[in-house]
Amino acid sequence: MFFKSDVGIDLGTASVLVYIKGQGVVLQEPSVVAIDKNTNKLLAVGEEARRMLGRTPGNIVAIRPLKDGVISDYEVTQRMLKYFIEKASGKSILRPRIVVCVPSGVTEVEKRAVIQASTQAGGRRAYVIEEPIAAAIGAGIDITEPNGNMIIDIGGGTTDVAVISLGGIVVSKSIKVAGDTFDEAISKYIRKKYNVIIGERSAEQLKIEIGSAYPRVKEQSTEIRGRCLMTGLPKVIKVNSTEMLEALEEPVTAIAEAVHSVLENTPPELAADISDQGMVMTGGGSLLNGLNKLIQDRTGINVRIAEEPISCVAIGTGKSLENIEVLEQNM
Ligand SMILES: Nc1ncnc2c1ncn2[C@@H]1O[C@H](COP(=O)(O)OP(=O)(O)OP(=O)(O)O)[C@@H](O)[C@H]1O
Repeated sequence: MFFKSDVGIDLGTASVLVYIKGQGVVLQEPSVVAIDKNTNKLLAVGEEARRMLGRTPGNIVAIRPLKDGVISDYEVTQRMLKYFIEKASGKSILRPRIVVCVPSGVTEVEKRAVIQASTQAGGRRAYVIEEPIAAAIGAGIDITEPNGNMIIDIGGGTTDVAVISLGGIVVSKSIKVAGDTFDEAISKYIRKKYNVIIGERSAEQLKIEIGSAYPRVKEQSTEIRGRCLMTGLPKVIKVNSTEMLEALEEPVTAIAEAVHSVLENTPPELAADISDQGMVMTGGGSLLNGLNKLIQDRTGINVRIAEEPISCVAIGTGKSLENIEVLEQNM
């Protein structure tokens, strides 16, 4: 049976989320694609392709077509997007309107490529919106009011800090420091301190389990497997949250500084609104333990993590369809 609906897509560096009006988030998969280099055939997309990262034979490449908040391989991004739209909507949704939220760094050409991929995948009309706007809507903020709202969206590749009022971005800053940078900082630290190389996924696991941006009340520790640089053999090491605090100091400071600089450039009326209401954090990176406390400490302004930080952008993207006229005006 066919039904009419609208579709919102968060095309992120780390993951793609698809939101269908009336159903919520129906798909959440890593933005990874596995391709056979010889035939250029798409072998796997999403979770299945992610499992292949770092484990592929010569003819197969597992790639992340979005990197550092930009589309680094746009042909593959188009194919991935088409695959996810078809997978999420099946053949059941009749020519949906599609809104895609793209990383803040994408160019006009890339935006057009995204729109084209969405219409090719069956969209009746396709739009793109800016990430901080989608994040704010998803966090339940009424962005149409003449009121200053500060959003700190920490994704995989980029952190976007923006002040929004009357449906538009007043001041913003985007830095290429986010969840992936935390992972890299952890790998670097472990390598330096223990002479052990750990994989991308192990670093992420450490970050999620014991990562810290602010001292924890109770220290946590965990074991991780890697390869010893001295012997070349696998090795298990025990790491604790205080070490993570040290490992993550540089990237978390960079985020706190970005917030500070946006506040400095915010018109006084809007700054007063933000100071009253506090700031809102979205994106998977906002779940790093203690990051909200650190920013709160540095700015003296209350920081709240949105209710569903990871799906916030997708939900906001989907909801933005309700105000499509406003969107069209701002495009
Ligand atoms: N519990 C957690 N603690 C710390 N980090 C987490 C947690 N859960 C997810 N993350 C991190 O969140 C990041 C992904 O966030 P998200 O899905 O919002 O990014 P994205 O929208 O794909 O990226 P971008 O906005 O840069 O395009 C990853 O780096 C992931 O490791």
